[in-house]
Amino acid sequence: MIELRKVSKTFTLHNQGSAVIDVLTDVSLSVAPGECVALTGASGAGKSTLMRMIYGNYLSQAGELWIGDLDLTKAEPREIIALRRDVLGYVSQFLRVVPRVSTLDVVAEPLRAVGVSGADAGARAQELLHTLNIPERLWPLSPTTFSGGEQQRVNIARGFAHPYPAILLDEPTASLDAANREVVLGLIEAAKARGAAIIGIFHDEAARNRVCDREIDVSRFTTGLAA
Ligand SMILES: Nc1ncnc2c1ncn2[C@@H]1O[C@H](COP(=O)(O)OP(=O)(O)OP(=O)(O)O)[C@@H](O)[C@H]1O
Repeated sequence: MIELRKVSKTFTLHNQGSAVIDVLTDVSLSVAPGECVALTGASGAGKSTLMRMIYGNYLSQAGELWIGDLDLTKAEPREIIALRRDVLGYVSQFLRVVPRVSTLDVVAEPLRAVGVSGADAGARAQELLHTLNIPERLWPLSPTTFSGGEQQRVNIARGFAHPYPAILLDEPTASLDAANREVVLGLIEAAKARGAAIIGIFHDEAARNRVCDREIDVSRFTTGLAA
């Protein structure tokens, strides 16, 4: 489902004499449907950079990066937008809040974007908000003023609303209490059981050991940058 063949990324620092930093060289990996793979490696190894490449934020300078039947190294922007709507989900650590949109609509929006009716999308959003212990009185409000943990749970509800075939997770259990951490691990296990291919960064080692089938140490693709 996710396949990288000799993908590389360098950054050129134009404001520092055009210094070139090779962050990732010849990354090859694949993740099958139903599998969860953890990216590991020291701080600065390139985990976030690799996730951003797989999400299509950074273009690989070489190789091929397949998500389903789309090679992101050659894709048009409109194809990447369609991929993110239909195929590739991304749960970042922080919610990017749109002012004045209710929590219920924030969570239901990815479902409406793929053509699910307003009623069905709303029902699924309610179910997820219940599961993630967001009190009902908060559902009509914008999550702008929510606590860090509440915002993260709204973000997770949104990320799991549509059953994406491929999912990227960036620290999905950071800043959650034990009960909510458990809920999130259950959502990840359910996504695997329905066949999602998942790549995640988990500093929470116990969470990683529980939901991940394999670990890939990103420092093996770096040229001596990491500590
Ligand atoms: N936009 C950028 N411009 C220049 N260098 C960058 C850029 N983004 C990342 N880097 C460099 O690439 C390297 C990898 O960074 P990255 O954030 O991917 O590491 P990480 O493994 O996710 O680290 P952490 O666990 O601390 O989040 C670092 O040395 C970083 O300074």
